[in-house]
Amino acid sequence: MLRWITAGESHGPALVAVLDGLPSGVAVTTGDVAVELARRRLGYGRGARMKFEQDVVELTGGVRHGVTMGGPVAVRVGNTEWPKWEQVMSADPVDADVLAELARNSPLTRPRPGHADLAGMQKYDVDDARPVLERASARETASRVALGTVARAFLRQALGVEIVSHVVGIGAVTAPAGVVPRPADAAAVDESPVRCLDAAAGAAMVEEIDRTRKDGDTLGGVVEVLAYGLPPGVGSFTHGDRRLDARLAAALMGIQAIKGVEVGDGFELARIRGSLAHDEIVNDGGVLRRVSGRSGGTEGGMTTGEVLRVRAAMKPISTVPRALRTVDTETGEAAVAINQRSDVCAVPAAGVVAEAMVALVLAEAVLDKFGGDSVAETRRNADAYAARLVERGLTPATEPATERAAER
Ligand SMILES: Cc1cc2nc3c(=O)[nH]c(=O)nc-3n(C[C@H](O)[C@H](O)[C@H](O)COP(=O)(O)O)c2cc1C
Ligand SMILES: C=C(O[C@@H]1CC(C(=O)O)=C[C@@H](OP(=O)(O)O)[C@H]1O)C(=O)O
Repeated sequence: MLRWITAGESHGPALVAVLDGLPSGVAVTTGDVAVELARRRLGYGRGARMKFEQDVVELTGGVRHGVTMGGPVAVRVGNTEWPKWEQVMSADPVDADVLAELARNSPLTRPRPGHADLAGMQKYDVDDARPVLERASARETASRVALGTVARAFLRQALGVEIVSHVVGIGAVTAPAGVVPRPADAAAVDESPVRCLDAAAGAAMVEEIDRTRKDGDTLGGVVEVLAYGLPPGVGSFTHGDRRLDARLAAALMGIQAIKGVEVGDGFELARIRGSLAHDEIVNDGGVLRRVSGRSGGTEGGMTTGEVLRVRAAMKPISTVPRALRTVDTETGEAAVAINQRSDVCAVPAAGVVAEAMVALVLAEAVLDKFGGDSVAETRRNADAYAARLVERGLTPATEPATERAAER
């Protein structure tokens, strides 16, 4: 069983995260995690905070000399801005006179429509939105990306799986259909300021972000995540909560501001006939291949061996500079919502977070299927399964994503 948990607040000293159940022998370093965290901070449209704040990564458990040992992997992502927040966010009581002097500690009583503020104040019995927004904030996604780095190292080393994402829409600007990155395109995607593979669409997205910022407004968009190199049969049809598509959807919907998930052509499939919607199977020289990839690489809650493809739709950032109407919860009077600095658009970053969530779900499902207390054992089990499929004349068309997969 693979499980994970995160803790920590947006302006706390650090985020912490634990990944339990990963086999031994996975090569991963602090540097690998730092690279992924740096990717998450990028993206045109993010606010000032991304420029001055740094993530300070430390692997505090489960890894020795760059290799996992089989115990829980623990990560700490320190926040260089902590000295400014030490009193406001202190775990221990702070003198009321000291707090009263701190502008930063003024109660936040003008909840933002679209953020967790109001429902959180109602639910947790607090008169200040601070304790709500601190944990609701997508700062928490740094800890998920840290764990996702470890999960994707396992997937790569056990099965040769590679995960890549790209932005397919920002506001009403969309990338052309059918432009899909392969693992070799990952660097090109990251070079785009909006993580869009199509240069013209990327430029239009940048313009749309600029226009929106000028208008004092915010944007959402759509990201697509692809996983190459998965064998068929990961996940299961036998129960709803074993279905890989359901698990992916839950993990992606669990990212702050994600409001919709599509597997493959998702909603489009609902609009067309079955003869056009399904991926026909052909025998291509002994390999069972699909002639299209509309299903997104899952059928019956299992991988088909084709490329996995899922999309997540992000709503616009809720801190809207052109402040939205709200009610001051202290006075009951009409007011404008809290509106300090904020991202205009965080869709490129959400793609990196979505990759991490897909990696965690896939690592969990791969371990369900193949088990293994060491990565070598998982690999042996996966190789034996692949060999058996060949023996049975059911060779899948899994695209080799890395040298490891190509070797087989
Ligand atoms: C990477 C990322 C960055 C975000 N940045 C901001 C931000 O700067 N300001 C903001 O109000 N919301 C931001 N959000 C969105 C809020 O976290 C989100 O609206 C809030 O948690 C409520 O979302 P929910 O209704 O999906 O729970 C960001 C989300 C993500 C994924
Ligand atoms: C700090 C991060 O994202 C934050 C997510 C966030 C939110 O409300 O979700 C609001 C912003 O923070 P603040 O309100 O303090 O300006 C973002 O900067 C991060 O991604 O590391």
